[in-house]
Amino acid sequence: MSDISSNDESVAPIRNGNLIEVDDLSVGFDGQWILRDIDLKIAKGQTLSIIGESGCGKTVFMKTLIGLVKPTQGSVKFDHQDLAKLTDAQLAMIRRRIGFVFQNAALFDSMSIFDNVAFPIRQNEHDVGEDEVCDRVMQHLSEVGLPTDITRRRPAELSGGMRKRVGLARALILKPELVVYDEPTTGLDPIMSDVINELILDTRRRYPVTSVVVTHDMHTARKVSDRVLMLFPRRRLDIHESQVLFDGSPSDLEHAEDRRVRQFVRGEAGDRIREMASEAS
Ligand SMILES: Nc1ncnc2c1ncn2[C@@H]1O[C@H](COP(=O)(O)OP(=O)(O)OP(=O)(O)O)[C@@H](O)[C@H]1O
Repeated sequence: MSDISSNDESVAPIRNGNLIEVDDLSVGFDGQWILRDIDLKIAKGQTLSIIGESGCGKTVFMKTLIGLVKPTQGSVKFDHQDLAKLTDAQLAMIRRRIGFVFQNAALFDSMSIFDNVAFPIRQNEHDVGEDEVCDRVMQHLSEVGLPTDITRRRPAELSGGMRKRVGLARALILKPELVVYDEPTTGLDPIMSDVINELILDTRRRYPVTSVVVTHDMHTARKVSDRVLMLFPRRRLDIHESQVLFDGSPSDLEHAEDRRVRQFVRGEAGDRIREMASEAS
């Protein structure tokens, strides 16, 4: 599955190889497996969405991919480097190559919009002068469709959609090789959600970034992804079943062989109400 290329011919060409390689990954907390025996390769330039019901382990998986959670078993390699074997300094170098778009935008409330977007440059590129910082901040704000006259405002003075776009501008300002989006459209109206989807696509058109999108929003998963991965809660699977219920293109989702995948993408509860009642008892 790792060689699926982008579904859009206008995008920047993909470099060869995989950016991320997950081998036999298991993660457990307090004696309970959340992720079990997962293998995955993410090709450079690919946009992968991770879907699945609440609690199935999407966030834990995403954090494991970027070294924020350590595997209990197995390994995660970023550009051939095993994250668990790196020193803190080496891990910090890898993180410079990753942009994060957090669910709540995670802006610094006490800083202006300008300083928020400039923050990664000032932290990581000490020899860059203020004129260049200013040019790059303005360019990135305009790329996400924000007027440059908001730069002196504080995050609290902006709408949720504007804050998300500031978060996106900040995540992209170092031109990361990997961008991780955590629920990028949650809490936004349908139009603003689609603005964010378009910005994810625009970013990929501009340069061959690799993207991982954790989302509940099927419209986002269908629109922005080359590839969709659906996880299922480990505790509800039979022992020999794979936790990855689906791994393929968005267009194949509707016709997935597994009933649980079809129910999820169509938003059908199926037997879940009865199952939840028996889980609780
Ligand atoms: N640090 C931790 N310690 C213990 N348990 C954890 C930890 N992090 C996550 N979990 C558990 O792992 C499970 C999966 O959590 P995760 O946040 O990955 O789910 P999710 O699929 O992202 O859910 P949602 O869609 O609701 O955000 C949950 O049962 C959660 O309580």
